[in-house]
Amino acid sequence: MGTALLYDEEMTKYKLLWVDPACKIEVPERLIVSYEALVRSGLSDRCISIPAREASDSEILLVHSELYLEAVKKTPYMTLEDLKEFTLQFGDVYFHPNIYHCAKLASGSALQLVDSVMTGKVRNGIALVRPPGHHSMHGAANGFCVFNNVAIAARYAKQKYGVKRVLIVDWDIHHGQGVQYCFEDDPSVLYFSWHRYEHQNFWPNLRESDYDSVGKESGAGFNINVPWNNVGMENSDYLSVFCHVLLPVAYEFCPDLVLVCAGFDSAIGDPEGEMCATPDIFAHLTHLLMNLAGGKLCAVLEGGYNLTSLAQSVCQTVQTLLGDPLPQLANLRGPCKSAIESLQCARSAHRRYWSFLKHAADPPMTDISTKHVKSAMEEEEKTEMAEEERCTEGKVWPEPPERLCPPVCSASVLPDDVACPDGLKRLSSSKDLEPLLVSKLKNRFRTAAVDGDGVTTFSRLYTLIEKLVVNEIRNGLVLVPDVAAAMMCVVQDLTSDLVKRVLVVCVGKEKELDYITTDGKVLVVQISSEDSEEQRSKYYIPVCLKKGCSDTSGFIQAVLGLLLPLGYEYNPDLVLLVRMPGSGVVDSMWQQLIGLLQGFAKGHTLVLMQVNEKACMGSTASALLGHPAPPLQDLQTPFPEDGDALERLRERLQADWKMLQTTS
Ligand SMILES: NCCCNCCCCCC(=O)CS
Ligand SMILES: [Zn+2]
Repeated sequence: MGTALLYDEEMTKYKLLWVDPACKIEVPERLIVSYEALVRSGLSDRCISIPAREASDSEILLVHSELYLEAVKKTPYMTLEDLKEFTLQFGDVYFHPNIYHCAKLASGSALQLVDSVMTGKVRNGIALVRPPGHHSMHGAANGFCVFNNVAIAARYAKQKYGVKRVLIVDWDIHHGQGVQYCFEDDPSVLYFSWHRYEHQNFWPNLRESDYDSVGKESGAGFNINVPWNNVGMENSDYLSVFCHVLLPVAYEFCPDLVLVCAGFDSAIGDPEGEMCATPDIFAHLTHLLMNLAGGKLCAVLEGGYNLTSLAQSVCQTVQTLLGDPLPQLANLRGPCKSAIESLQCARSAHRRYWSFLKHAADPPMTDISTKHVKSAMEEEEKTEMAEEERCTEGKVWPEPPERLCPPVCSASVLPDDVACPDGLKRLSSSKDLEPLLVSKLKNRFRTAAVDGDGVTTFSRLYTLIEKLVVNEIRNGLVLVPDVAAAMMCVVQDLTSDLVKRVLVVCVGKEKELDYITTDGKVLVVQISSEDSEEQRSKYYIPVCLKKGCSDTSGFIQAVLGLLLPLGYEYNPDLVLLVRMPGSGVVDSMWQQLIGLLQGFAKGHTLVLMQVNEKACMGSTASALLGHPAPPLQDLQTPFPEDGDALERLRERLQADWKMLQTTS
């Protein structure tokens, strides 16, 4: 299934007609450069174009009052003076004779997108719209927004498709207070927003944008605010909040639909956000949401005022929605102090509502909420970031790297008598192994593992790896007689200098992995049921689940809160996923793991499985081919020991691995 793209140039046909410094950045060019970048890059041709439509009155009334709608209806007939007058009653927004028409098209586009996804016409999609929506409220326009496009879409999805749970992720740099007000008492809509806050000193300067606004009444726990109290947040800060706050809750919430308030003023260069996250971060933020709700994801444009980073960020988002390989994110050095405080506050505020956050630490000693008056230290910190550093015009950043699709997506190396799963390309060619390597293999295993066809298997395995690292093949599945032996070979014989770092993810445990480099060329994360003695090195991290890999709750927690942050920091060139026989991992969890691991190494994942486990080749192939993983249904409460052990493991490792930090 494809990716929908909604765009109508009619929505470029309104603009600011008078002088207002607060509004001058919201220009038609925002939409034009975004769409043109998609056209120029060839991405628009790969999308399924869905026409915009006007939202009807009843659809708009799902969120807004009749009084407000009737008032806005009058604006097309207003004189310039009337429009100015009318605008004065709202904040930081402007009206124009054509903005009502465009606002209906913006909301209608979001609804068209929901229809396309919910009817299965497409898997996911994006609506490029203006005016944005997330600041507009029941009876008021605000922050360039007239109708709340995403809030209307959420209510529409519930009403028309009986969607039970909607996750709204707002990665725009402003707090979508309009969305929060809409759903704060509604447990069927989980609203997550991060936003520039600076202890309530940043627009819209609301006390209720802080982390302690967790929702009301039955909606308590279903509103998550992560305030950024400093500017200059980077990729590490964003990924940490996804891994340690949003994703655990999102997986526990298990939404039927994901809506994204896709504002790109959180990207580097934006005059509003003044952040430093690069456009390719949106490739990963999108990817990390794509295995929720069976892949049903609707992104709706909100803000974004630097025309260069906006266009790049939109392209990064669309390319991921289309399933292209992800760019590697280099040198993630962990969240900054302020970000850690914010995520620690958000986690502790929500630990009573979400079992996946149950073991979150207490809030930091320095209470960062608004009650806290800015200290001299913070003032000094701010001046530290010299004025010119903070100005955004001077900001430069590299073009996002090209994300090339390999000619072959998924290859397989299988015994001749095993049928190749649909979609996979069987690799039968193999270069002859150097005799030296053959003898090494033979004398390494005196077992039958490396008899005649065993050598063939290994030579094909090495051929496959070579094709992965040169991006001829994206990922692969290999069936071997003995996975532990095969893993040793791969890890030890990886001579290719194209592979500087290999992330080995071991699911289940047969025996100790006796081969661990300390030079950092290999990072092994082993998830199993057995407690292994103290972890051996920075590069061998055993995670113990009391009830073993069949405990999906514990497993997904370990993946989100430990494996993902580690993987991002380690930034491997190859991921080796080893399924030990008898691991007991649940199929949907296995597919989720493969899906999430695609975020590393440009998707170069090599799955090693034992021949006697060929029954789960089908689901493995499906995940490798990029099909969304099935939702993890009815997750049990994680085992307390496991949750607690994971927290302690993170605390112990965070000295070596900065991305594991969740406490200041
Ligand atoms: N009143 C002092 C100046 C404050 N600037 C207001 C900017 C509103 C931004 C809204 C937006 O970007 C939607 S995503
Ligand atoms: Zn914004």
